[in-house]
This record gives sequence, C-alpha cells and structure tokens, in this order.
Amino acid sequence: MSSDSPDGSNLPNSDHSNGSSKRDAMEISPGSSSHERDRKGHRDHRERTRSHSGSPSRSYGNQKRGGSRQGNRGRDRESRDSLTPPYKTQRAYSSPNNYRKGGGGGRDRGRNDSSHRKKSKERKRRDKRSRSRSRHRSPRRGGSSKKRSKRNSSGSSSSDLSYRMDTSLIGEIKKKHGSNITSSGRKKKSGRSSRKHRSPSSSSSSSGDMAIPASNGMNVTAMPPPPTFQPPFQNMFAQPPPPPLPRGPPPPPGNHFMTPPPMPPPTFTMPPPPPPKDFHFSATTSVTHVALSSIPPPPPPQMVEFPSSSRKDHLPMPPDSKRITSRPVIITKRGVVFKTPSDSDSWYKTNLTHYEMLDQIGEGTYGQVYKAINRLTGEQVAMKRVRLENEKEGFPITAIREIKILRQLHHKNIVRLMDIVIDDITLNELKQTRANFYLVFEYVDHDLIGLLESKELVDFSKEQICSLFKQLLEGLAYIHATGFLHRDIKCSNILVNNKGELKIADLGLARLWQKESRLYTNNVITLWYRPPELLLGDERYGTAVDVWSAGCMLGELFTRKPLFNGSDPFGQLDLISKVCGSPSPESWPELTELTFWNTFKQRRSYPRKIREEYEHLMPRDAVDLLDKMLTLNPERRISAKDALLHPWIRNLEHACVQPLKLPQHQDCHEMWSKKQKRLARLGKQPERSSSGSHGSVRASSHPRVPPPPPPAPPAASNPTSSRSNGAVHHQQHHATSMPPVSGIRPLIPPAPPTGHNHHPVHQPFQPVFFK
Ligand SMILES: Nc1ncnc2c1ncn2[C@@H]1O[C@H](COP(=O)(O)OP(=O)(O)OP(=O)(O)O)[C@@H](O)[C@H]1O
Repeated sequence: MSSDSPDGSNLPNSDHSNGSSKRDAMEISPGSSSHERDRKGHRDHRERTRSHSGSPSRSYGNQKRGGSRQGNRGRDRESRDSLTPPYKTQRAYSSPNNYRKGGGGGRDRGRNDSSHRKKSKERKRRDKRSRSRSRHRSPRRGGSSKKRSKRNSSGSSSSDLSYRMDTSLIGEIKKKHGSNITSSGRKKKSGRSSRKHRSPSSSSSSSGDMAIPASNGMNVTAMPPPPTFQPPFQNMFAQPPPPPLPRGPPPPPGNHFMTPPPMPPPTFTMPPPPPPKDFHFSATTSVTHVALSSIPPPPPPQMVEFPSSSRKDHLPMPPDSKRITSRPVIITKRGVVFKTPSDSDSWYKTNLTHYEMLDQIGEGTYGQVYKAINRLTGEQVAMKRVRLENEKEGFPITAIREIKILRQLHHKNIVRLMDIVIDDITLNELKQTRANFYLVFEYVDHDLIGLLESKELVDFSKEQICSLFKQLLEGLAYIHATGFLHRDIKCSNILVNNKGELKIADLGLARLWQKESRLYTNNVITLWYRPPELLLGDERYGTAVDVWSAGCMLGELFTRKPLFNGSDPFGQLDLISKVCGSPSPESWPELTELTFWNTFKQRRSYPRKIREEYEHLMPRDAVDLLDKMLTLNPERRISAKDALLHPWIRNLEHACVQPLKLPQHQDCHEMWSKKQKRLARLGKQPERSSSGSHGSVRASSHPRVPPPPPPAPPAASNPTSSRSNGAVHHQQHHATSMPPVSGIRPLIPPAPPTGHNHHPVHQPFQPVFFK
C-alpha cells in the first residue's frame, strides 16, 4: 500500500508525506487553511474532491453500511468526481493563490528598496509608452475593465473564449480591438472580428514586440498571406499616425548614451492576414492553446454496452407488439448512455408482463427485491427494482455498475443476473414517465442472515460451516482474480439455496480495482464488517477489505452474532481493538499515514486475543484462519486465494459434507427475519406458515400492478391449507400479484418439482396466455 509506493510523483498523493490522511484532514476540516490546500497541486485537489466521502460526519452517521443510501451517495460521488471539470478546480484553487501573490507583491512594493524603486520607475515609463501607443490604436476604448469584460462577454462564442482568456495579454488585445470595431460602426462580427484583432502585428506591437507562440510551436506571424483580405481594423490604420518624435542634433561620436538615436516613425508592416476562414482556424488553434491549454473539453457521452455476439437476435414476438420489449437506452444526466443487451438468448425477450410478482423479499438501497415467477418458464426469480423516481441523476450508477460487473462474472458462487426488464408501459408512457427497471436474478431461497437468525429452523455443523465458507472464499477469490472488489460482503448479501449452494449477491458497491491506480471512497462496507483501514480513513485499499468482511462472517457463522457490532466507526474500532489488539505502527507501519490515526491513537491499547476469545467456539484450524483473516495490517492479511489453501479449508470435500437441512417451507431472508423479530417484540406469534411469504406485494411499492382480484377460496379438500403450505401460498401469491394476462399463446409448463425444490407445486401450474 502506501508504504510500498515509491516516492515518485506519479502517484497522486506522493508529493506529501502523509498520503491521503492529510488530504482528507484538509478536506474534512472546514477550517483547514487554504494556504495548505494551495500548496498541493490541482491534481491533488481533484483527488481530494473524489475522496471527500471520507468525511467522518458522513461516514460516521451511517450505521448500517457505507452502501446504504448514504453509501449510494458515496458511490455516486466516486463516479461523479471523474467528471469534475478540471478547469473549475483550477479556477477555484488558483485564484486565491494568485490573489495572495498579488497581496504579497503589494507589501513588497511598500518597502523602501532602491532597486525596487528603480524597477517601478521603469515599469511606469513602460506603461506610459504602451498607453500612448494603444491610444493610437484604439482611441475609443475606454471605461473600466469591468465594462470591457462585459462588452466582451456579449453572447458570442468568442466572447466565451475571451472570458476565459481575460488574464492573458491576447485577451486584452482582443477586447480592445473588438470594442474598436463595434464603435466604428462596422457590422459586429463578434467572434471572428475579435479574433482577427489578435493578429500577429497587433499582438506584438501592443505587447511590446512580443510574438505569441502558437500551440504547435509556430508563430502566428508566419500565417500564409491571403490575397484579398481587408483587415477589419483598417480604420485604425486610417487614423493619422502619431507625430514623429523631434529629431535632435546628430550625436557626437561615442556618446550614444547621452542622446538617444532618433526613433523611426511607427510603421505597421503587418503581413496581410489570411482569409477569414483560415485565420479563424489558425488564430483559434494557437490562441486557444495559449490560454486554454489546461481546459480539456467536456468528455463526450460515454457508451456503455454489453458484450454482444455478432449473431442477430431473432426474438420471439412480444406478447403485445405495442409494448416495449426492445432494448431500452438509458441516458443519465451525466451523459452515460447505457444500452441493455440485445443479443443473448435469454436477454430482453421479456417485459414485466412475463413475470408474476409474488412477495417482497428484500429492501435494497435503490429499490425493493421481489420474488417472482417467470410466466414463460415457471422459473422462480428475484427481481430487484431500480427505483428511478427519486433519482436526480437518471439511472443509478450503482445499478449500472452491478449490471456491468455481473455480466462479466460467471461463477457458481456468484448470483446470476438473468435479465433486465422494464415496466409494462407503452413508448409514449415511457417518454412521459419514469419507468421502473428490474434486474432479474436467479432466485436463491435464503440469505445467511435469515438462516443465522432463525436458530430453531437451521443448525449448522462445523463441516457445513466449513463448506459454506469455502464456497464464499471460492466466489471471493474469483471476484478478486477478475480484478474487482465486492466492498459489501456481509451475511445478508450471501445467499444460500436449498441445495446448500452459496451465492454472493449485491454487487452494487463492487468496482474494478487496480493496485495503486487511484483513490477509492472509504465509505463502503457495512460498519460491522468494515476493516480497520477503512475505519481509519484509508482510500488506497485493496482486496484485503473483502477478506476482513469475510473473516467477520466466519466468526459469525459459529457464534451466530456479529463479531463487532459498533455503532460508529471509532466505537467499531474500539470493539475490534478489544479482540484483535490495538493497531500500532510497529505491526502496521502505514498506519501513521491514515487520516484518522492521530485522532484514534490516544485511545486505550488492548492486546490481541482472538484465539482466547474463539477457540472454545470454533475448531482450532478455523480459529487460525480467523486470526489470519482478521489481521489488522491489510498488507499482512491473508488473501482469499491463500485462505483456500489453509488446512481447515483445503482438506474439505464438499461432497463429503452432510447436506444442509434448510427449512423447505420457509425462505429465510433478512427482511423476513426482521419481521419475525418485530413480531416477537410485539409479543405476537411469529409467522411460520407460508413458505417464503415475507409479505404481500404492496400496491404502493408497485404502483403499476393492477388491484388484485378477490382471493380464490381455499381448497377445502386440502388438509394442509390451514397451515398455508406451498399450494395455498401459491394461491396467496396469485391473490396479491398481477393477474395473469389472458391470451392465446400457452406458456411453457414449469419444470416438475424436484427433491431440492423447496416450493413443491401441489397444484398444476396454471397456464398463462398471452394475446
Ligand atoms: N437473487 C436473490 N434471491 C433471493 N433473494 C435475494 C436475491 N437478491 C437479493 N435478495 C434479497 O434481497 C435483499 C436485498 O438485496 P440486495 O442486497 O441485492 O439489495 P441492495 O439494494 O443492494 O440492498 P443493500 O442496500 O442492503 O445492499 C438481500 O438481503 C436478500 O435477502
């Protein structure tokens, strides 16, 4: 990490010893002196702009996770900052500096310094001379500089240019001649004429014989002479030339210093300027470069497209051809054009009518997660709704990231993204309203938090825990090997199906990671799973952050409660220190570079006692792995890949492990688990009846779902109906979800229930017809 980084200046923060920490301290502290800020270059400032989510007030207020709503902002910020116009940054930071410089100069001038006096006299003389010259050139120029700049900023493209260049000499010349032309009654050619006045000779004459170098190293005076061009400042030349200076008597030989040689009358031997078009081009090129070299143009809209095969996709006709089933293009306010995939066999053949919403099973950062059934295949899916109504910036960047990354990850231990669907609306409706998008995932029966919290339903053996954890490490090692960080490993994002297969979900905070390439926001990962380096403000972290979170999960799988459940980052650090020992520069030298180290270090110091704490709860090997995963120094923390080689994991054969006994009649997700706790708190009977029913789809949360039809009468003959088995549950689903679309095309019947399917379909699947 930062200690490894060379002192070379190619690293953004390598120019100051404290790395990111100081930068952040400055960023965070409103009172940090601007002088300090100015010492850092613009580049540094840009980095700071990116990383300001390290603010304790933001980060510490969020007790759930960096990736909840606040974290979402953090994520957005991280992406937004790359679009920060550099020239803004430059302005903001250069001007105070310049101002101060000017102030300093004023003070210096006040000194009684003879050389200084000489200089100032010299300067005055020069000013006087140049004023008299310019009076000849632009007699009508007058008024304050304020007025001038106002005149110059009058609506043309060149005005804009001149505004940016107003500190340059060229800008001055342009303003001067621009006003001259206007006042002389010629037709005002704002852009071009003013540029024309930045002609070589005028520039050079007014600037004290200074030639303006062009961007390509050429001098503007070397421009090709056009035959017919009449410079618009002919009038200026028509004015009577200044009276010739009186000639003195011829100087005596050898006394040239006493009597200056006679000055020749001013001559305007300007080469004829090129034709307007060429001149326009040349002048713009050269002068723009002089003044605007550091202002890159705004980036063009970026096209994000999924990998597509060359094969044309012959999709079956949508159920209603008026409905939108073609690829939606999502244009965010930041100019990101996002195309949904067009090519794969399964992608984008469907719209929302193809899915039957069942229950809400989760509440996420940017929308709800529903359990649904694909009407075409009968397959269960999880649909994550991307809420757009509150999004000021268009399609949430987190969702875009999740889609982009999941499209690149194909692993048995990572949840599969199957489709993206849009609300069932017409194109006209889409134009008028903001559609909802749904990410369609393979459905996974449980999440780990749901399982861990339903103690009476699920019991894990040590081998089963090892098997689950090995799968987690396999998925994580794959994510890291493909160059991504997950940044939100926690129990509720780890899904387990009834076959005992583990799937890592929620890649909304994930991002591509390159070692030492840039700074990342440290406002990620749910607090309880957040590693010490992030808690101390590190922004140059790596894959070790996910390993820490996984280590927390390992302990939690055995203890069934979170290892460190702090309520704020320093509280969290305290809890970590009590078990893992206080962080110290002896074992973690880079610690001193972290933003909050100085604030935190005064606290009490604790010895490390992981083994003592957990050896009675976990197998010895498991404790050893836990110890390695919860190493404070991220550089010394074991990697996911190496953890797979740890004796406790390496020797496990999944096939030899007793299959998990998971509740077949109940899907255990975090949301369900919370509901159970709430009911228990209220002294009510916890819900045990419906299989996987976490609550009905709320009309408010899904406004386009038509009101449900009256519930079907329960099957009297079914003895299990009162216990709300799968069949009844299924009927309940129908009662609360979208009614089937009537039509003529029969759907593919669902796959027959297998032994692993915890949702036995007791009733024949009700075929759904499309028009
Ligand atoms: N494919 C799936 N199958 C079953 N349940 C799922 C699936 N994906 C998500 N869930 C459930 O929905 C919950 C929220 O999903 P997820 O974490 O992906 O959403 P999110 O918007 O990123 O939420 P958060 O802000 O908590 O990260 C999960 O905890 C899980 O219980």
